[in-house]
Order: sequence, then structure tokens, then C-alpha cells
Amino acid sequence: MSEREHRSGFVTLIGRPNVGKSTLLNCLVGQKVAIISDKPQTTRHQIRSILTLPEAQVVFVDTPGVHKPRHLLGEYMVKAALETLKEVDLIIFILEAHRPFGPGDNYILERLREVKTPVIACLNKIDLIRKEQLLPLIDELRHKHQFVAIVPVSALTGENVDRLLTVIIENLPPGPQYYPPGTVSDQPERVVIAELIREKVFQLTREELPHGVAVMVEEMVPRTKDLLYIRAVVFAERESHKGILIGQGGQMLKKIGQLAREEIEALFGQRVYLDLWVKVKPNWRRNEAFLRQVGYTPE
Ligand SMILES: Nc1nc2c(ncn2[C@@H]2O[C@H](COP(=O)(O)OP(=O)(O)OP(=O)(O)O)[C@@H](O)[C@H]2O)c(=O)[nH]1
Repeated sequence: MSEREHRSGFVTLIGRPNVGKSTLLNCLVGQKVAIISDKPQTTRHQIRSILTLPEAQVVFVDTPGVHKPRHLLGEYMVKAALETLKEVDLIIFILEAHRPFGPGDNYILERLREVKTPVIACLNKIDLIRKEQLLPLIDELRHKHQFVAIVPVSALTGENVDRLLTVIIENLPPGPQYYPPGTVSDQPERVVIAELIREKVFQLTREELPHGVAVMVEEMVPRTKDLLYIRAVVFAERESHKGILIGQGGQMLKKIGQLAREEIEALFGQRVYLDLWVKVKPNWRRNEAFLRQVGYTPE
């Protein structure tokens, strides 16, 4: 096979919640599109980021954390993740270097054994361990599965991420550019905006509201030549949560809106008026019709 041959393919990142999938994706693609939070299971949408290089195009599909289903949303996430595994050209199984291989990792490994897709094991967070701890970890992994490669990285500092990218490209099939250069995500703008708002909610209300909000962008229209009007609703599960989201004298909602607006403006290069509302929707996570409406279903 000629070295110059263009390569392309779909690559999925999989790993327990909180292993650093979103951070790694952002590090590889170099633009903030996937939502990042230090709370587990914040990636509910399949977010595709696209890296276009002269020699290759890598289309990343970020999967939700695989875990045992606890409620309806959990089942969707697991189903979406497993479907993704079969369809892609390459899987990156992310593990944490500073935590022992646990039952959660094993559960994923069992799923990986059910598919024929090649797998790269990526040992993330190597900044949290000593160098001499690394080789035994790599050795342990080598005995667990026929990985096409085992690559240690730190998604936070960027250490060895270039090596990971090289290995990814080496393991992609020859193929065309699927998307025009310059495309970084094929998510609809409304989804990206809703994710950004949800990220701000997580950041500012982290202790009080672990998983209880959904965000829907209801309207998005240009008001003038350089002003985009966006109306979005933050759905809380309980009245008490609504109070937390609004805050004393509306201060919390104002702060969420301000931070989200600044990022949306930076992302779209346009002035934005963000009209943010809070509504209560009891048990929204078990409401199938609602989940579909806000886009939390597998494709
Ligand atoms: N020290 C260290 N922390 C990291 C590294 N990569 C990610 N993190 C942190 O780990 C936490 C989780 O990272 P995310 O990228 O949100 O993890 P995720 O796997 O996408 O999480 P889910 O969306 O919940 O599945 C964040 O606090 C990150 O800053 C790393 O290489 N080193």
C-alpha cells in the first residue's frame, strides 16, 4: 500500500464515564465542541468531530459512557454505544492509568470482544502516575485483548496525543474525504447550543443538581444583520431544582445565560441574545416522548 494513499474512517471513543473521552476528543481535534464536565455521563449525544489532514480524514464519534442501564435514558445510551461499535472502522478504548482495571472496564471489554472492529487501548491521565508504573500497566492490558496498539497519553497536558493520532491514521482504511475541509462537527447548531448551556448549568450548580437537567433550544432566528436571537428552556425535574437554577433574585440563571452566551458568540462569531427559561418537567428522564423530543435517542 502506498504511503501517500489517503485514509479515512469513523472512529469511536469508548470508556467508562469520566475517563476523559471529551477532553481527548477536544485535544485531538483542537476545538471545543464536545461538552466537558467532571460529572460522569454528560455526553448524551453522539457528537462527531472531524479532523481533516492532508493525508487523512478522521471522523470521531463520541459515545456515551457504557454502564449498566438504570433508567430509560441509560438504556438508550447503552444501545447507542453498542450499535456504534459495530459500525465504525476503529475503536479507541480509553482507560485511566491511575485507577486499576475495574468491573466497568471489563464490561466494556466484553462488548468489544463481541465485535470485529479493531481496538486501540488508550491509557489516559498518565500525568497522574509515575513513569515507572506505566510498563506494568501496558503489560497487563496486553494480556487482556488483542489490541492493535496500546498508547499511553494525557489528554489534559497533550502528552503523546500526537503519537495516538499517528496510530489512529495508520489503522484506518484507504478512503476519500467524507466532509469538506473546515467542517468540525456535523451536529445541528441547536444541539451544540443546548450542550453548551447544559455544560454551564453543570459547572455552576454541580453539587445541587447532579444529572437533572435537559436543555432545548426552541427558537433561533436572526433579529438584525448581526444579532442572533435564541430562546432556550432548561428543564428541571423538581420545583426545588427550578429554584436552584434561578437562584436568589435570578442571579444563577443570569450567570448561566451570560457564560453560555459568551461561548455561543465565540463559536458562531456573531452577537447573540440568549433568552433563557426554566421549566419543571417531573421525571423527564423516564419520559420516552420527551427524550425523543430533546434528541436523546439513538439515531
Ligand atoms: N489529570 C487528568 N485529568 C483528565 C485527563 N483527561 C481528562 N481529565 C479530567 O477528567 C474529567 C472527565 O473528563 P471528560 O472528558 O469530561 O470525561 P468523559 O469520559 O467524556 O466523561 P462522560 O461524558 O461522563 O462519559 C475532567 O475533569 C477532565 O478534566 C488527563 O489526561 N489527566
